[in-house]
Order: sequence, then C-alpha cells, then structure tokens
Amino acid sequence: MIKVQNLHKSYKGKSVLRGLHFQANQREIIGVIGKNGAGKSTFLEIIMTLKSYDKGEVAVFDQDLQKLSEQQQQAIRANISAVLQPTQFYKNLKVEELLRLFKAYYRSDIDIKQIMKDFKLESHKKTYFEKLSGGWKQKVSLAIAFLSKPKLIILDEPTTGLDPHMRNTLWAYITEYNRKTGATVILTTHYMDEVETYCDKVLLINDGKAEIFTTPENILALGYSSINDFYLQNVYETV
Ligand SMILES: Nc1ncnc2c1ncn2[C@@H]1O[C@H](COP(=O)(O)OP(=O)(O)OP(=O)(O)O)[C@@H](O)[C@H]1O
Repeated sequence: MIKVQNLHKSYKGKSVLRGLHFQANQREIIGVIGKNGAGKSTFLEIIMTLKSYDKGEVAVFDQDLQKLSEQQQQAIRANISAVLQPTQFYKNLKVEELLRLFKAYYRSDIDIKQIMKDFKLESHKKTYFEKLSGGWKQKVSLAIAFLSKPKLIILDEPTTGLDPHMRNTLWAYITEYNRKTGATVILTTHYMDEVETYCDKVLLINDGKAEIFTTPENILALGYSSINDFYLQNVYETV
C-alpha cells in the first residue's frame, strides 16, 4: 500500500523528517506516535499528497509520488480518505443533511441510516453542525471520512477530545471497517492504550526517524509493562 524510504522534510531550513523508513500493507492498522512537534502530521500529509518533501521515496498504491502528474495524484487521492477539518461550509447544515451531501459527493452507496446507527448519531441528526460540541463534531467528521469507502484511511488524532464512550464507538467502527473491507488505517494518537489495544503496528517518530516500527506485541516482549511504559522510558521529555 505504502512504501517510504529515506524521507526528508524541512520547513525553511528546520529539519523535521530526517531519513524516515516506513511500510504499510493492506489490512493493517498502524498507529503513529511521538512527541508534540515530532513530525507526525507532516508525515501523514506527505502520504496524502498534500505536502511536498525534499528527499527520499514515497510510493502510495505502488506509485512514486514524485513522478506523478497532478491528474495522477488526484486519482490516488480518490482512494484515500482523511478526517476533514470542519469548515465554515458545514455551519448551516444539520448532521443528516451533511451526511447526505457527502454521500452524493462521493457517490457512495453507504446507507445513511446505517452509518448514523454505527456512529450513534441518531439523537443529533437534526442538530446543526455548528451547534454540536467538539467531540460530536469530530464524530460527524469521522463518519464523513468513512462515507467514501476508502482503501486507505488517514486519521490525525481522531480520538482527541472524545469521551470514553465516543472513543469506543469510533474504535469499534475503525476495526469493523478494517475487518470488512481490508482497508489500511494509519492514524496518529497520543493515547498509548489505543496503540496497544487496536494497532497491528506502531511507528514511533523520534528525531525525524522511525525509532521503532514493529508490532505492539514485539515491544511488550522486550519487557515493558505497557506501550505507555515503553514510551516514557524511550522518548525524552522536551524541557
Ligand atoms: N507549514 C509549516 N511551516 C513551518 N513549520 C511547520 C509547518 N508545519 C509544521 N511545522 C513544524 O514542523 C514540526 C512538526 O510538526 P507536525 O505538526 O508535523 O508535528 P506533530 O508530530 O504532528 O505534532 P503534534 O503531536 O503536536 O500534533 C513542528 O516543529 C512544527 O512547528
């Protein structure tokens, strides 16, 4: 699905990624972790073809991103979905209307009633998006992301700000969607319990590189009591 070799990216001389290696196969759920500012979002945006990079190779669906025309990049984007940042555009629409709009946009055959049930959105289906709390907005954005039936789904901190029930609902949907469709899911998170419970692999970005890229089981087999314990012992706090 994705192969990244020796990826380098800097912003105005500030080096963020410095030789990152990564690979994602079909059906994998991969958690990307690392300190604030480690470069996780930058990495996801590069894979999504939203950001350029300075050096290295990034292949998505077997195609080298740097060799693609704008049109070919569009074709790749059609198979990727991401959590959309809510914009002004959402403001004057009710939850159900928004979902119907995106269903039409993606020409999706997903049943709106079903997706509202899966994400437990029914009680707010007639609420205007702008009136929802932050967590509910996040949940609706996630439901929209799944509407396009992507082969690759990229989620930047999808559970930040969600209460435990909402986190549970979201993870139930991610794992079920992954099981049913074989889609690959790559997400960033600061919750190490999510990595331990739900992810097939974990990528720790530290000093611009993949400090670790393996299964949570392999990390625990090294003797750590949890992924959180591993993180705290290996990633030094920025002071
Ligand atoms: N457009 C930009 N221009 C300049 N610097 C940027 C830009 N985007 C990100 N950066 C810098 O690059 C570094 C990595 O940012 P990035 O958002 O990728 O980190 P992150 O790991 O996702 O952080 P967090 O966990 O806080 O969300 C940070 O120091 C950030 O300030």
